[in-house]
Amino acid sequence: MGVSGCGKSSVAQACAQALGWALHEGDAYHAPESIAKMRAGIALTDADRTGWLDRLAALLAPQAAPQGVVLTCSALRRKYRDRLRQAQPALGFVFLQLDFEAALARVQARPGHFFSPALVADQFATLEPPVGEPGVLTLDATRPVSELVDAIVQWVHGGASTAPQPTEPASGGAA
Ligand SMILES: Nc1ncnc2c1ncn2[C@@H]1O[C@H](COP(=O)(O)OP(=O)(O)OP(=O)(O)O)[C@@H](O)[C@H]1O
Ligand SMILES: O=C(O)[C@H](O)[C@@H](O)[C@H](O)[C@H](O)CO
Repeated sequence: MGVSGCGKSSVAQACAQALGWALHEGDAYHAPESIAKMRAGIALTDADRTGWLDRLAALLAPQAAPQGVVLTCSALRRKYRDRLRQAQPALGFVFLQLDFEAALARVQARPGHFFSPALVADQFATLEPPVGEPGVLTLDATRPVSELVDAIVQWVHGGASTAPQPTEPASGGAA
């Protein structure tokens, strides 16, 4: 989880590979109207995100994910995260923390991506950092991807006290 440009796709891809878990790219589940809005520099609303979160929740449901799942999702607000937790109680969140200037620089350096750099400020205005929430690993998103992946794999395997606890063997999730 985290704002646009924090590294969700890059880190998730490497994590899924390292863990041997399935990978889902949350952006692929936005409604076409939402993608068009973001392309036009119009921020999504709670209403725009409701159906999207429902679709992501279905990917995390225990019956849909007997093995572990890595899902990229901005999950900017507490209620969005709680919607996903409802679907998978063992869900853990990796919060890739990045400041505004760095996020803007990364998004501006990505020509061809649908997400308008004009929306980075709104991402920060919407973000409710997951401070104090259980099952959250917060990482400095400026660290090299390989270091971030090592930290996440260690966390998932129980190397940190706040690691997500699977509800049953061989099930789990991370966003
Ligand atoms: N740890 C990192 N260090 C340096 N550059 C990074 C790091 N992680 C990602 N990047 C670069 O930052 C840019 C954004 O990364 P990425 O697309 O993975 O972010 P994202 O959070 O998935 O963004 P979005 O949600 O907007 O799709 C890419 O150009 C990527 O190569
Ligand atoms: O909730 C949101 O506002 C969206 O999910 C965005 O975060 C973008 O889709 C993503 O970052 C792509 O760049």
